[in-house]
Amino acid sequence: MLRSCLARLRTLGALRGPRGGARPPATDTGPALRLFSSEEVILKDYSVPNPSWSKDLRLLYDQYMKKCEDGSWKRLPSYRDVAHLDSKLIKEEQMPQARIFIRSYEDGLGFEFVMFHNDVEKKTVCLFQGGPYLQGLSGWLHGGAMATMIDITSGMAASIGERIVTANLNIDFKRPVPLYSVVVINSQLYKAEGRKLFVSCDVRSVDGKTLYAEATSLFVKLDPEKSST
Ligand SMILES: CC/C=C\C/C=C\C/C=C\CCCCCCCC(=O)SCCNC(=O)CCNC(=O)[C@H](O)C(C)(C)COP(=O)(O)OP(=O)(O)OC[C@H]1O[C@@H](n2cnc3c(N)ncnc32)[C@H](O)[C@@H]1OP(=O)(O)O
Repeated sequence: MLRSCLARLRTLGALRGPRGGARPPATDTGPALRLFSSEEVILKDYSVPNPSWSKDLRLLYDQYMKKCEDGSWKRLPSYRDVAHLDSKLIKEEQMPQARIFIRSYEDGLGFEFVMFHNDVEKKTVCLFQGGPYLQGLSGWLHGGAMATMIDITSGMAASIGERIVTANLNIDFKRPVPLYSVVVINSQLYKAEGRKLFVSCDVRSVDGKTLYAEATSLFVKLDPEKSST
């Protein structure tokens, strides 16, 4: 099983390291992702500028990268293939096909985004540009695409690195979001109660003047004693 996953990643050009060829230049994404003790695996990080990024997205990215310089904020890397590697829920032969769906589009066509996290303030900000394949009503972003980004951004504010699921997500859509535009998704963990994590979120235009959506959500840490199937 391990071998087939590694073979798939090599095909995708995602592997680097001892057996995978030259290592890419160091980035701000922290240490290499070490998934297996015998081999260092570095997956491609998609949370960096590409030619499809608009001027607005690049400017905001630069602003947040500046905030990262004193260590208070961190850019969160984002991968396409990492989630399925340890899954026992799907068959081995299905694994090579599994992808994190928001990273399944070619550059610029779907979800272009980068997230930044402030651990002290328990905040996560997502800079999001919705591409043409996310269209709902003509010229506008589909609400489900917006809901997806709210969910994931809020999940990151709730917890990074822990196994959590969304138990509840309430969204008020205030204004439609034009396709191709950049929005800023601000989320904050405001209460933690046992396994329950409560997050608030809003989505605004780049200048902050237009409020597109407001949301609250509840995430629950998975209980290792309970089966999730
Ligand atoms: C796309 C990105 C992917 C990967 C990136 C990789 C890593 C990133 C890492 C983190 C970022 C996370 C981002 C997450 C975004 C994506 C999340 C999802 O899509 S998850 C899929 C959708 N959600 C589900 O499928 C959840 C299904 N539900 C369940 O599994 C269970 O119901 C539960 C929520 C786990 C709860 O079941 P349990 O048996 O474990 O506990 P309970 O005793 O029932 O509840 C505990 C506690 O919570 C309260 N509660 C539960 N549900 C609700 C609810 N809907 N509303 C209000 N309260 C709820 C319940 O009352 C209990 O409260 P208490 O009695 O006070 O303890």
